[in-house]
Amino acid sequence: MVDDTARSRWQARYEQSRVRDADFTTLSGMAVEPAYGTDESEWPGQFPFTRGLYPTGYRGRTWTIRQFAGFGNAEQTNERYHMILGRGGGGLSVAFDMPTLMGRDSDDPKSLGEVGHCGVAIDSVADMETLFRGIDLGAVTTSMTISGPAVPVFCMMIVAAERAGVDTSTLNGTLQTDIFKEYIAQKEWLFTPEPHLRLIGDLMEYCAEQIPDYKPLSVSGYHIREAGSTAAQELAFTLADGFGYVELGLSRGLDIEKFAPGLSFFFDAHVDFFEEIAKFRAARRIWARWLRDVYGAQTEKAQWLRFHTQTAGVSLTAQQPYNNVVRTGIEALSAVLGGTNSLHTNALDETLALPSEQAAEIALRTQQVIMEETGVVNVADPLGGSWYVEALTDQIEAEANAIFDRILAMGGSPLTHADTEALAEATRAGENPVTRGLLRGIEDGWFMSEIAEAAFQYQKALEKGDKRIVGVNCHEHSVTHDLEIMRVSHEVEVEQVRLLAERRAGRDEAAVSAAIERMVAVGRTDDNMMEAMLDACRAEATLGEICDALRAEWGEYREPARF
Ligand SMILES: C[C@H](C(=O)O)C(=O)SCCNC(=O)CCNC(=O)[C@H](O)C(C)(C)COP(=O)(O)OP(=O)(O)OC[C@H]1O[C@@H](n2cnc3c(N)ncnc32)[C@H](O)[C@@H]1OP(=O)(O)O
Repeated sequence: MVDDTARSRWQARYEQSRVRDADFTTLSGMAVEPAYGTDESEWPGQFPFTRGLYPTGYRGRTWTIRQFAGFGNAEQTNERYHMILGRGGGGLSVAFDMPTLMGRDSDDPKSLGEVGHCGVAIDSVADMETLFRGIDLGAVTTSMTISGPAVPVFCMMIVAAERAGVDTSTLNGTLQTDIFKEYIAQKEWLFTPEPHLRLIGDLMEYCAEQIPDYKPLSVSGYHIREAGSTAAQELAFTLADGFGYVELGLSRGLDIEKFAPGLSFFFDAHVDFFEEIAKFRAARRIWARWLRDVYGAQTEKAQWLRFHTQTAGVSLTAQQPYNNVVRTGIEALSAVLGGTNSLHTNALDETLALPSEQAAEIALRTQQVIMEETGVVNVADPLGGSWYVEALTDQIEAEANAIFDRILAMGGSPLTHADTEALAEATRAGENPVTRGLLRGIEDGWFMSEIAEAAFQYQKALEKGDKRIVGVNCHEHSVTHDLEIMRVSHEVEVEQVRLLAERRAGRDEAAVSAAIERMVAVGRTDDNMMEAMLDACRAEATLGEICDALRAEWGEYREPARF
């Protein structure tokens, strides 16, 4: 008789998979299985991937240690990247300063006092070249956290890679680009949704065709959660944003098998250990079901939800800041038990300033302790089958489904999440039911007020003492001394402005103007803008010049006032 159970199917795939050459016994030397379950339970690597994407879990490959970093100028940040890679970081993650995030040059009057403070200042390709000096962009995966001006910043990275002699079709990494969450939570947009979505469509098309391993979107719940949402809101708003990008790709005629693997995710790991694990597990299975059943994705890679996690910045306290190491360790463990693909652990001083080198190293080592010492990498989805975790996974999924139904209703759709066939039909007919709900919710300020209400309820619970934070509303007495915190000198701004002027003086102004004009002209057609934007970057146009030209063309978005 052929043994055809879920367990045996998993076993067969496990045996065909590559497993790391490592010791997978417990600390005391006990042998453990790569995964546990019953004959017919879902196993790791099986649809809908609640238990993880791979039959091997972390035995195949551990998560990427990807520490978000950037400060001062490109030179200083480049040094930090060499430190991170030198001490075992697995990938890079660029934090930009506020002017860059808003598409402004360092010498823009609006940038005054902000240059290099919350991240690195990037004005042009020359800065990108410095940022990645000595780092092989063809070998290291690089994430860039930027959404409003994501596309021109990405073009600058491509040109920097070209100049370094890298075959750009092999670039691998992630660009955040998630404009929906900007309107919902983070507020770093440039234009109204329509031109942003057009640019994102151009980017998705370009990546799917030219740079297939690159992930042009990191659909982000992190900022939604940090703004005060509940775990279920974070999950549902983020996945709905993801569905919006799927509708965008499909409405542009792109092949879902090619573009869906480029949609990656980014979640928060807050301090409620089990709730977070349940959230990550639910995320994978909701996404896989919608991708297969509503959007018609056939291959596993197109059904997979791959995600990066960052421990919760908002859970860190200025009071007794060393306790933040403990919080971060627990949060990181929840991300790992939830099967994260990539992880950032916050530094203990991040509630006060950008991390000092010492704090950044402790944050990195926190991940390494979990990875190397605790044995949690030995068994895939070790909490699968726990009565509590499974029930919580179902519960958070049900809450998310209720939120999807509200979003669909806001967009005027009579359908619910359960009407899979009809949703598929509406999508094929180009009705974009989720996107319509998203845009209406943004316009009406619905997402913001839902988040604000959740934040308010939590704050009330804190003030009543129902929810407790050590050092803040309980156990307040402490002998902890103040931390030495990192400060970025004003000299950085002065020098960056000087450098920018020098670079402007050395370029061919006529070529810059012509390239920008051509980019704007392409923007008036339905053609893809990527090549024209790449040419503007090759001509040394600055980020501010590119974005200003587009602002002049498309106008700026102003959020409707709400009371
Ligand atoms: C708060 C702050 C702010 O706003 O200020 C921010 O936003 S910070 C935001 C910072 N954001 C980020 O850093 C985003 C980071 N995101 C990413 O790195 C990506 O999007 C990611 C989540 C998909 C992770 O990508 P990654 O390259 O690190 O890791 P992957 O999971 O893709 O794994 C790399 C390769 O190994 C393969 N692989 C992995 N595990 C296994 C396994 N067990 N068996 C076989 N193969 C495996 C994968 O399929 C992939 O290959 P193949 O490619 O062939 O399939």
